[in-house]
Amino acid sequence: MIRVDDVHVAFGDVEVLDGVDLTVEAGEFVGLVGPNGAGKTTLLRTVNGALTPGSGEVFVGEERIHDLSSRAASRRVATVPQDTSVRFAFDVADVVAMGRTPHRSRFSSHPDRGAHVDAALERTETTHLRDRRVDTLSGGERQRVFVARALAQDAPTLVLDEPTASLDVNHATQTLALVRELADESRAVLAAIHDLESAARFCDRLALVHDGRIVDQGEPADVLTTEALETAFDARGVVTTNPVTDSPAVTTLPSTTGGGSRVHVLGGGETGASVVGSCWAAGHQVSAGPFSHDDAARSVARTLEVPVETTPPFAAIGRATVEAVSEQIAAADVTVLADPVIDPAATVCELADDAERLVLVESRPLAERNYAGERGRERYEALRRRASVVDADRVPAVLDEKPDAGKVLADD
Ligand SMILES: Nc1ncnc2c1ncn2[C@@H]1O[C@H](COP(=O)(O)OP(=O)(O)OP(=O)(O)O)[C@@H](O)[C@H]1O
Repeated sequence: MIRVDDVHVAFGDVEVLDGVDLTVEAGEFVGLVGPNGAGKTTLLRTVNGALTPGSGEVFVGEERIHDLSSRAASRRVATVPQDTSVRFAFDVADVVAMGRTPHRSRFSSHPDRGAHVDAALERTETTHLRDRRVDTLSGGERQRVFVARALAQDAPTLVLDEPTASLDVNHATQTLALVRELADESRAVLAAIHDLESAARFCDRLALVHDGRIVDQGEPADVLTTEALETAFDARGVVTTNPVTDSPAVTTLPSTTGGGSRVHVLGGGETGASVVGSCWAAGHQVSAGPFSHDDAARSVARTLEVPVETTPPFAAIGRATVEAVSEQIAAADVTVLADPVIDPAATVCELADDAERLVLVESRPLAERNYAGERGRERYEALRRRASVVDADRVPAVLDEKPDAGKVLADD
């Protein structure tokens, strides 16, 4: 078990940890996430005893880590450092055997290359590297060897600083799955992990570090939010749920110089969903609907926390919904009618009629559309004459242009 109580660490005048409290129970895998320079490495180095805090205490099990000799501390905490570069020419098996040093008699001069070392090599899939010189390995191979060394150390507490930073996608997953197993075998595990999705998938809890403080901690889905991306990482993005792992999926977007228009998206389905998503990603202020409950566009709008009007299944669009959408359209700079699949003479067309500036997206030929007789056709074509007709992927750019500059008439 690790317990960090009100820890402060400063380098010179600069306070790098500012009152950190954190507990990791035996059997628990806690991920430290946060932007560069937040203080994650400093916290891990305080937990393993390498750094002494200016104030506050760190307990590992029942003991204060800073009261222990380095040998005794190493029997309790094994570390996988961030920097695994080596300036020595040992064989891999010798490096892993160094993990046994705190358990060896002081008088033994031979490295212990016994069962612990073999098991550690096997679990980290590095047995085939055992006779290679460690300074000839790739960064990823070396990182796995350092995990093996920590494993050979057989300590009840494990501290890892970016254990997957150099690993390919397969080895990163295998390594985190192994760390998860080590926690399940009753170790207390604390790891700094930059890959937020992996951290969320494998850790029991996340602690979000920002400016030397733990600003949030808890279950991954509660800590990883769109708001956390913004406040801690200064990143634009969205957190959804990965349908395969059922854990948070994080999409971050580059900051944008465009955007800023107010846009209402009418017409749902895949096209509406893509227009809602791309306008949002481009930095426009989006509202959307009316969409039915099971519409893909509604689901995207809700994920992005975009205001969306919803109609109940198999029901006509109610009066209150029409009024709400009319208000959104009146407030919008541009209304996008995305691939209307419903009868264009109906309410959606009437709503589009009121738009000051209208953009139409048509992903299917007009001939395949369902018109409500001749009147419907006329009505839709009247809308079309005053609209810009563009491909779905051009909509965000057209919104940045002056009215009419993006007018591209379809050729059908
Ligand atoms: N020995 C040191 N002397 C002076 N400043 C230091 C020292 N070690 C770390 N710092 C500073 O402390 C702050 C926290 O560093 P730390 O390495 O703990 O951050 P981190 O969250 O692990 O970052 P990263 O994600 O980039 O690895 C940084 O501003 C860093 O420059």
